[in-house]
Order: sequence, then C-alpha cells, then structure tokens
Amino acid sequence: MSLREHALSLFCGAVGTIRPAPLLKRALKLQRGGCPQLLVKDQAFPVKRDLYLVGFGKAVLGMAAAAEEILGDHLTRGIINVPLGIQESLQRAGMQEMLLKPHSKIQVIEGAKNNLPDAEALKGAVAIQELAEGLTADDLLLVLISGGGSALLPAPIPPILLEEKEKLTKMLAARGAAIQELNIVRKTLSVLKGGGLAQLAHPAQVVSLILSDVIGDPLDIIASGPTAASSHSVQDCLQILTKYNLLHNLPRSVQTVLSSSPTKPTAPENYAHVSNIILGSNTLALEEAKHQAEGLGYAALVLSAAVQGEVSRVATLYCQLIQLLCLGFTSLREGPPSDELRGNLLQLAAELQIPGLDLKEFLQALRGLGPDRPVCILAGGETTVQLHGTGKGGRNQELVLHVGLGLHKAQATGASNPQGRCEILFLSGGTDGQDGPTEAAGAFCSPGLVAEALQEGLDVEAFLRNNDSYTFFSQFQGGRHLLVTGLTGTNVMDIQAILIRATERS
Ligand SMILES: Nc1ncnc2c1ncn2[C@@H]1O[C@H](COP(=O)(O)OP(=O)(O)OP(=O)(O)O)[C@@H](O)[C@H]1O
Ligand SMILES: O=C(O)[C@H](O)CO
Repeated sequence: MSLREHALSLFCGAVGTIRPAPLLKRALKLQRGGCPQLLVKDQAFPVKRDLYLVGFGKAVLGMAAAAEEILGDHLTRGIINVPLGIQESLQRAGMQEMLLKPHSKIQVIEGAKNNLPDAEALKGAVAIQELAEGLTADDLLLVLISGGGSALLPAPIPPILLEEKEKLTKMLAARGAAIQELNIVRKTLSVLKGGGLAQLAHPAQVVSLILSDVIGDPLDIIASGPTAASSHSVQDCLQILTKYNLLHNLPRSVQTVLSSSPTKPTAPENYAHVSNIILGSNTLALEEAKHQAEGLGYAALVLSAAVQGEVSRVATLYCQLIQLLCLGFTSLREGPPSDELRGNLLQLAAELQIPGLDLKEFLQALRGLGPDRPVCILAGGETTVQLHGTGKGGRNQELVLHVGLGLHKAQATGASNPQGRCEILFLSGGTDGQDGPTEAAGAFCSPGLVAEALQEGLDVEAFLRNNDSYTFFSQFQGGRHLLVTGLTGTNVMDIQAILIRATERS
C-alpha cells in the first residue's frame, strides 16, 4: 500500500471512532421502570416527567439519532439545528445510522451554510429558546452540543442584527482571532451563548452531552458554552475588540449592548441544575489512529492533540520534524545537523506555546524508535490563518501547502539532503470533512509538490499569498491531492499525520 493509502485509512479510522452513534451508545443509557433514570457515564438523572432534547452542531444529527433510539418513547419532543445539506450528504454516503427515523419526535432545522449564521439557523435558535423557556422543574432537557454550534445557534441580543454580529465575527476570524477569542465576543452579544440557554431552561434539569472541538475541551468555549458558566466578562470582550482594532468601528447596536452588559458573568452557583459532560475529543481520534498505524507496521507516536498557532509557523514545526525524522533513516542520526534541528524545534515549540507539549520528551521518544521501521507521527488541534488574500481555502489545505513549500526549500538548500533517503507523506484534514468554506476536508503533500506544480505552471507561493489553497489543490494534478470525504457528521478539530519510510538502506 502507498503512504497515501495508509494516511487515508488512518484518517478515516480516526474519524470513525469519534462518530456520534458509537460514542453516544457507550455513554448514554435509559433505566426504565417506575422511576426512570437517564444514566450518563457514572451519573444518574431522574426523569420525573417530560424529557426534551435540543442540539446544535456539525455532529448533532448523528448524536440525536442515537439518543432517540436510546430514549424511545420517553422522549417528549426535540429540536436540533444542523448544517445545511447534512441529511442529504449522510444519506448519499449511506450513513443511515446518523439519520433520524421516519416519524421521529425530533424536528430538524438545517442552516448556517458554510458555517456562517443565517436566517435558518436563527429560526432554529428561536425555536430552541421557546422550548427552553417553557420548561418546569419536573422536566429534563438533554442538550447535544458539538463544534459548529456557535454558527448554528445565533440569537443576538436586541437591537443587534444577525448581519451585524456575523460581520463582526467574520472580521475577527479574518484578523486571525483564535476560537477562544471569537467565542468570548460571541457570548457577550448573544442571548443563548455563555450559559444563556441553561439559564432560560431553569428550573428544569439540564444535561449536556458534548463532543469537543476546542483545544483543552473548555466547556465555556465549545459552541460558545450555551449551558456552561462563563468565566468571561464584558471586559474580556472589549479587550479582544481592542486587540483586533475593531472597537472604534462597532455598529451602534453592538455599542448599546456592550455598554449595558452586566460587568460580571452569571455566578457558577446558578448552574446547580446543569451537568456538562464531554463525550469525545481529538485525543480519542488520535489514539485510534495510533493504534491503526501500529497495526500497519509503523512505529507511531502522538505529538499533541493541542497543536495551535499561525499556520505557517506550525508548518515550519512539521517540516523540521520531518527533516529530523529523515535523519533517523540516515547515518546523520547523531551530530551537528541533528542537533541544530533539535534546537530549532525546541525554540519553535516554545514560541507556539502548545499546551501540554513536552517536546524534549517527545524527541527523546523519537530517538528510541527502531531505525528500520516506518514512522508515523500523529497530531491534532487547530491552526489559525490570517486572511490577506481573496482566494478559496481552509487552514488544513493551507497548512499542507506550506509544508510542501517548506520541504521543497529544505531540499533545495540542505547541504546533506536527508529527504532523499525517505518516502514522505504529510496529511492534514478537518475531522468534520469540511476545511474552511470548501468541499474538501484537507489535502496531502510530499516533497515533490512544488516542483511538480511548477511543471503545470502553478506557483505555490502565489497561491499561498492569496489564501487560495483550495484552488491550487483543485488544479494540481487534477485534484488528486485533495482529501475529500464529504461531511462526516462529526467534529473534533483537525488531524495531521506524517508518514515516513526509508527508500534505501543507509
Ligand atoms: N481562503 C482561506 N484560506 C485559508 N483558510 C481559510 C480561508 N477562508 C477561511 N479560512 C479559515 O477557515 C476557518 C473556518 O473554517 P471552518 O468553517 O472549517 O471552521 P471551523 O473552525 O472548523 O468551524 P467549527 O469549529 O465551528 O466547526 C477559519 O479559521 C478561517 O480563517
Ligand atoms: O462552534 C464553535 O464555536 C466552534 O466550533 C468551537 O466549538
């Protein structure tokens, strides 16, 4: 099998393991009988009277289908907001288990085309708000949450208009704001985010089941934390708007809301009726990919499930790591080139501040890998892209293009070229199957990409300058290097894989 086939199979295996149905079936049970109870992991919640379900996010359709199967007749009614086209896409992909059955008690609202809030998503948010407001102390509200939930649950505080809020979040994203920053702003301007939904559902018992797509699994940031106590204040929001130079151009409506926002978030004791439970995350996906890589004969290591930072800096980290791995396949394993690369890598990792990453320890583990086995390094997380061009792309495709360029430059300038002894493949893909506003999940590259593209008249650097990675990969060798999976119905951020094997013994 080619490295590319291996990489694809690892990616699909990783995504398979964080599919909503298996996750939910493992975590959620209904104990029937005189006084039924909802069992979630090791917690029990009595179902005193009616059981309602709401949900929002890219993975929520499959979560809802599995939940309805488990809850059966005990479910009174549900509403979920899911991405536009997801039912058709899953139907086409034959993923029946992710679809609701005919006569389901759950109403599905599709919206947020290209992950942007729109009128349909707003309609869904209003319906969810009304359901939550009507609950009593005898009701239980099961909330299904996954990434993409922010765009699918827009409820701007009046007089802010949806378009105004959308424009502001778009500007923040384009200026490179991280998801934490973006969602702190969204929370301040929203009725349902930042714990708003949980407060409206009070006094009902609220149980939220969450698929995390944010580094470190912070409950108050994932989907902007509609059922989590917020640790952020309006002051934090103002700081972010100042940082991105947006404070002085705010619409009047936003200014009005900011000036009348409470200075402190709702106190945690007001969340006694809420339980937020994480069901799955990027870590789980990487564990599965590692397991599968080992099955394919690789010596596999997970670098981190929290890779973050500006996309070109992260690409440099991966390029240096690849160079170092290639040295492992040559007689240059120890000595000056290797020491220099190690030093550079440590510096870069310190700059990127990847939470929990002990690169020294990782490099030590790398040294321990046998010299003859192919190597697979896995990582996950979410990079940030500063949009300065007008092209079409996503952070995974842009990362892959940067890595291709970096490997090309290293090849061209390296005195002793360790890449020559290895076959190398790099993959980066979004587990949701959609990288930015494109039809691809990500892309693959190997060190020959830049030279081969030039033969087709494609200048990689020009595409990068215009943030046009999708157009590049669509044109390059007939789109062969795009990773296209279709919407997967799940979402735990992005996954990267580096696969390397020796082409000759050194
Ligand atoms: N032309 C482009 N080139 C590179 N990246 C882009 C481009 N256009 C948008 N992006 C990036 O795509 C990201 C949005 O992609 P996507 O819709 O996949 O969001 P997401 O973060 O996965 O969403 P969620 O976390 O809500 O599921 C933003 O980080 C944005 O900067
Ligand atoms: O919806 C969102 O806010 C992002 O996907 C992070 O959870």
